[in-house]
Amino acid sequence: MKTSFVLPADIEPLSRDPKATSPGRRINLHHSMCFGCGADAPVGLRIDVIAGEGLTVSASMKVEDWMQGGPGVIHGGLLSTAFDEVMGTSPLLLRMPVVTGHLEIDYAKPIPLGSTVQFTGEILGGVRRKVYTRAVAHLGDPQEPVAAAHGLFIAIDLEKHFAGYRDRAVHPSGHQNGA
Ligand SMILES: CCCCCCCCCCCCCCCC(=O)SCCNC(=O)CCNC(=O)[C@H](O)C(C)(C)COP(=O)(O)OP(=O)(O)OC[C@H]1O[C@@H](n2cnc3c(N)ncnc32)[C@H](O)[C@@H]1OP(=O)(O)O
Repeated sequence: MKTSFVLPADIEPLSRDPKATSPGRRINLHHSMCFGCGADAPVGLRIDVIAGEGLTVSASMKVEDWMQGGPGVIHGGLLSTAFDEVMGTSPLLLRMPVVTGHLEIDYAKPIPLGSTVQFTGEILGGVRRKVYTRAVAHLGDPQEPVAAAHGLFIAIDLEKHFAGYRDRAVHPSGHQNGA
C-alpha cells in the first residue's frame, strides 16, 4: 500500500516494559468515558486494544450503521479515530502515556457497513519523547489490507498535560467537575 510517511533517520528501537500488559490481554482503559475505548461513553467506538508479543497490539471493530460516511461504507474520519486509538494505546506497552502529535492514514478500499475491521499495530521506534507507530486494517485476510496508518505520539506528564482541563471532564454520571 502506498504511503508518503517517512520515518526519521535517527529513530531508535524501544523496549517493552517488563510490567506491560501480557500478550493476549486487553490493555487497560485510560478512562471509561473515552470516545475511542470507554465503556461508559454515551457514543463511542468502544475498541478493546489487545497486547501482542513485543511491541505489537491488535483490535477489531464492527462497522455499525451509525458509522456511515458514503452510502454503505464507513466514514473515513471515523476510521482514522479507530487507528488513533489502536496506535495511541500501543505506547502503554512502554508504560508511557502519550497524546497524538501527527496521524496519517492511507485508505486502500471502501469498508462496507456490517463488516468487522481487524487492526494490527506496532511501535516502530522512538526519538526522545516521540514514539513512531504503524497500523494496518483488513477485513479478515491480512494479505488484503483495506487501510494503513502511521502515528507520531508524544510522551506527556499526564497530571501536567490535563491540569487545566480536568474541571471540564465528563463523568459516567453525566456531571462535570465543578458543575
Ligand atoms: C485521549 C488522550 C488520552 C491521553 C492519556 C494517555 C493514555 C494512553 C493513550 C490511550 C489511547 C488514546 C488514543 C487517542 C489519543 C488522542 O487522541 S490525544 C488528543 C489529540 N492530541 C492532542 O490533543 C495533543 C495536542 N498537542 C499538544 O498538547 C502538544 O503539541 C504536545 C503533543 C504535548 C507537544 O508539546 P510539547 O510537550 O510542548 O513538546 P514539543 O517540544 O512541542 O514536542 C516534542 C517533540 O515532538 C515533536 N512534535 C510535536 N508535534 C509534532 C507534529 N505534529 N509533527 C511532528 N513532530 C511533532 C517536536 O518537534 C518535538 O520533537 P524533538 O524536538 O524532540 O525532535
